[in-house]
Amino acid sequence: MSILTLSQVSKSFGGHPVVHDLSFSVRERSIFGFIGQNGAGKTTTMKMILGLLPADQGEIKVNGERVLFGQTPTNRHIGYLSDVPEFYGFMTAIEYLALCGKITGMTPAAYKRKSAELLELVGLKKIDQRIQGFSRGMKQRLGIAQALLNDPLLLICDEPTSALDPVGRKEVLELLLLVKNHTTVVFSTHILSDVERICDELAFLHKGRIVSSGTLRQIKESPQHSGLKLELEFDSENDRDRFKALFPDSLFTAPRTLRLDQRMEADMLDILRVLTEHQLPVRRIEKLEHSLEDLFTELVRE
Ligand SMILES: Nc1ncnc2c1ncn2[C@@H]1O[C@H](COP(=O)(O)OP(=O)(O)OP(=O)(O)O)[C@@H](O)[C@H]1O
Repeated sequence: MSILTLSQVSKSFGGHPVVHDLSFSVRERSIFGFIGQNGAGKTTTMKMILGLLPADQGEIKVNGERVLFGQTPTNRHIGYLSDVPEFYGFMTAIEYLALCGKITGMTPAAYKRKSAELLELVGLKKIDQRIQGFSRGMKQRLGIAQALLNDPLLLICDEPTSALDPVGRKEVLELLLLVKNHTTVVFSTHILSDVERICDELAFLHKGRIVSSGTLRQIKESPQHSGLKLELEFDSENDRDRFKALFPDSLFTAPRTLRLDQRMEADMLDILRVLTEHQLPVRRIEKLEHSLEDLFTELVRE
């Protein structure tokens, strides 16, 4: 079942379209990556999902219920994490979660039990220092605990790793993988390696439109990106240059390595024939898989 569905959602600011005819759905207990460059419309879309901005057209549903602008009841199903969450620095993590529990009307027994469980999950159970001494990664993990306090069906994270160092990023990504066991996760990002690491499905947003979506495999195998990439490694720079003269469109990727883009399967045989005819020894010839970064670069160039 889909936990979040957007159907033909559009939004303009001052007559300038920012999100256009957006439709996608997110499966229960999956991690959905919402990818786009700065200004693509990710935050605007998330704000509409949270009822903080009205959509001009279309419909958004969370757990089958329509999202309304303003105090939308659908937010009871949602936990939200921003890129740089704010806390009261003088509190400890347990005190802060207790405060959040009280504000949201949980009983002391319920927030104590849930806080202990969540601090264990995010790896902060034994930390009794004040939040002001936390690293950014620790703050992000506390932000996830806070967002999960009310057992939401959906966790929405806006660029959750963009302000973190590689260690902090890895910790947060591993945590999101754990969270997926009981909560669906939607996260926006422009860090494509994060998406490759943890997402089940993804959508590329470009200038307010979805230009590609599906599982990583579906996207990589879509006819849009069917061209092959071939990489050849030579024994010497001289051999490399001889090949380059025969295939001027080949690109340097390392001192003795060249890459050919947008090739067909049949080109491989052609290349092997040329190598034999010109007695050009190769150390390695390889079909490369498109990285998400290649696909994204290709999509935003179109
Ligand atoms: N309240 C607003 N009024 C006018 N224009 C806005 C408003 N909010 C966003 N925009 C514009 O809408 C476009 C999309 O912005 P949005 O913040 O949704 O992009 P984003 O994909 O989240 O980018 P980033 O990664 O930079 O946050 C941008 O051109 C932005 O300037």
